[in-house]
Amino acid sequence: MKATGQTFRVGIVGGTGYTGVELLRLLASHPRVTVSVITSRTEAGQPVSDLFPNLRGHYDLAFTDPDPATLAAQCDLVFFATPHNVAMRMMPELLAAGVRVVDLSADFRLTDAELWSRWYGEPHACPELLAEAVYGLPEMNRAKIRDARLVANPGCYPTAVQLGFLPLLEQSLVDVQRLNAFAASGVSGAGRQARIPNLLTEAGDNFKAYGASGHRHLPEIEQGLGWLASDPVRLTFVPHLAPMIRGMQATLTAELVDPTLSLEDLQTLFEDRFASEPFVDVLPLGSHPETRSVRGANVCRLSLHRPQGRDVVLVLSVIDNLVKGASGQAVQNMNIMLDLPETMGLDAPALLP
Ligand SMILES: NC(=O)C1=CN([C@@H]2O[C@H](COP(=O)(O)OP(=O)(O)OC[C@H]3O[C@@H](n4cnc5c(N)ncnc54)[C@H](OP(=O)(O)O)[C@@H]3O)[C@@H](O)[C@H]2O)C=CC1
Ligand SMILES: CC(=O)N[C@@H](CCC(=O)OP(=O)(O)O)C(=O)O
Repeated sequence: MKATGQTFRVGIVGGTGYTGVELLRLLASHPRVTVSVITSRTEAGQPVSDLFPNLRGHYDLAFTDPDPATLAAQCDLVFFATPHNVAMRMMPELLAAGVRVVDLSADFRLTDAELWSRWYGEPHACPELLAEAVYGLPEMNRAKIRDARLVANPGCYPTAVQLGFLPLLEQSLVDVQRLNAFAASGVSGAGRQARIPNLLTEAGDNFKAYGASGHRHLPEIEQGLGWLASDPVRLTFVPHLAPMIRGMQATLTAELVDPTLSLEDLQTLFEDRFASEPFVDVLPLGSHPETRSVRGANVCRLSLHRPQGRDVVLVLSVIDNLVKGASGQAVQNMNIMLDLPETMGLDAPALLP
C-alpha cells in the first residue's frame, strides 16, 4: 500500500545485477515510489519474481530490453545500475525528455574527461554533461543534489573513505599530502557476472590486496577529498578482497597538524559534524565497528583512535557496499531529488547475525 501524496514512477536499467536487485529490495517498501520499468537484455520477458524469489509477492513486473524511449515515457526518474560506459550513452535522451537520473556507475563521477579516460580506458562519450553532474554524497553535496537532473552516485570505497576523512579535511586538521586508506570489500562488490576470481573456491577462505599500484577509485577519492580540503590531496589507497558477501571496512590514517588536539576533541568534532546526518553514526571512543553492524542498512559507522597517543588519527569506517556504498545511497539521493523525507524507505536496521 502506497502512502498518500504523489507517487513517483522510477525505472532501473540493469535490474539483474547486485545493485539492481538491491534497489528492487529497498524500493519494494518505499511508500512514494513505484518501479514502472526494469531492464535486462538477457532476461527480457521474465517476471522479476521468477529470477529473484525474495521479491515474490512484491512485484508484478517483467524485465524488458533497455529502451530510452520507453524509459522516458514511463518514468520520472531512472537509476542506472549498469557497468561503466552504458549510462553515458543512454542518458542524454532521458535528460532531454525531462527524466532525472541517478547513475550508480562511474560515468559521471569525475569532472575531468581526460582523467576519466585515463582510468577507464576509453574516451568519455558525453563530456559536455560532466560539469552538470552532481556528485551524490549527500553529507557533502545535499543542496546541489536537490536540484540536480543528473546525480553521479559515489563508488563504495569512495563513500567509506570520504565519510571517514570528512570532518578532518573540512577543518584542515591533518596533513593532506600523506593520507592513507586500507580498505576491504565483500565479493558482491565485483558484481554478479561470472568471473573465476569471484568463485567461492577462489575468494572463500582467502584475503588479498589488489589494485595496490593504482585502482580507479583513487582519482575519485582524491577528487572528493580535494573538494573537502579546498586543496589537492595525496592518498595511498590499497583495496582488499575479503571472504564475505557484503560489507566494506576502511582503515584510514592521517597525521595531525596540531598534535595537542586530543582524541576527545576529535570525537566531539565528529559527533558535532554528523549529529544531524541520519546515515552516519559515530561510535563511542574505544569502539571497533564491524561490517555485520551495517549489513543491509544504509549507514556508515565510524570510530576514532589515536594509537599509542602518537600524532596520527586513525578512523575506522564500515558500510554495506551494496547499501550506503551503492543502492541505499542512490535511494537517499532520489529522496532528496524528489523532495521526500531523506530517510524514507531506508530506516530498517542491519541484519544480525
Ligand atoms: N556491486 C557493488 O558493490 C557496487 C557497484 N557499483 C556500480 O554499480 C553498477 C552496477 O554494479 P553491479 O550491480 O555490481 O553489476 P552487475 O554486473 O551485477 O550487473 C550489471 C547489470 O547491468 C546490465 N547491463 C550490462 N551491460 C549492459 C548494457 N550494455 N546495457 C544495458 N544494461 C546492461 C546487466 O543486465 P543484462 O546484461 O541482462 O542487460 C546487469 O543487470 C556498476 O557500474 C558498478 O561499478 C557501485 C558501488 C558498489
Ligand atoms: C570487490 C570489487 O571488485 N570491487 C570493485 C569496486 C566496487 C564497485 O563496483 O565500484 P564502482 O562503482 O566504481 O565500479 C572493484 O574493485 O573494482
